[in-house]
Amino acid sequence: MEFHSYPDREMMMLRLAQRISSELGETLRSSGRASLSVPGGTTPGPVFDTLSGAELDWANVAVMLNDERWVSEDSQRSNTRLLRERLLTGRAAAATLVPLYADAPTPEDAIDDLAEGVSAHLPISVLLLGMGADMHTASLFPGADNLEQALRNDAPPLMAMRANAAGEPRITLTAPVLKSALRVHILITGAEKRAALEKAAKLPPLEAPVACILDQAQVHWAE
Ligand SMILES: O=C(O)[C@H](O)[C@@H](O)[C@H](O)[C@H](O)COP(=O)(O)O
Repeated sequence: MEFHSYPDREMMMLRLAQRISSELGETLRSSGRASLSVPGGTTPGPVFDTLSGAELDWANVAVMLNDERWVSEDSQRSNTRLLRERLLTGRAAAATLVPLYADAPTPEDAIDDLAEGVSAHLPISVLLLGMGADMHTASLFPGADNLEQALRNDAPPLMAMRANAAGEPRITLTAPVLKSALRVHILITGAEKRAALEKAAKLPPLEAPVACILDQAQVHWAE
């Protein structure tokens, strides 16, 4: 793991957006298309605000979430809503959204179709992850019902996940998809998450799911 510490959050968000933009640009130049996977939650909005204005061939970029809460897009908890409002706007409005949500009662009702969409854009060119203070990443929560299976190398690309800490049912990219990404960044803020990350580095993924990806990740942190 490479750890980057920034003087403040604003600087970190800006630099990270520039970094992601240049990595997507490299992939677009060499392959003609690129895929980007990003977290929802409360941290990455400012990265999206800068990235959405990047001069990239967005029409050839596929954007997918790391995970989604099983709520419709009119909910404030919808990560898809955050994506539409903060990332898929401006220049980036030309990108293709790979959905992780469908209007169905449970994740299981839609997962096969959603997984097909995801599989068409693997491996992920640039993966940005968040992390909770409980050491979850994407919706790989400690103690979640399907965690053990989702950490296996032969896991399907997408799995449904339920955990007490998760609130509503979730759908998440699984460990093999995260690990096959070409570039991996983790964005965290504050002392509590920094301590959690240091703890995770010494634990097995079943206890600290973010540990499954740490050895190949660039971690970006600011107070
Ligand atoms: O849907 C989600 O909740 C996310 O994708 C999740 O994995 C997130 O990155 C962490 O929970 C951190 O969330 P915060 O940035 O809100 O602390």
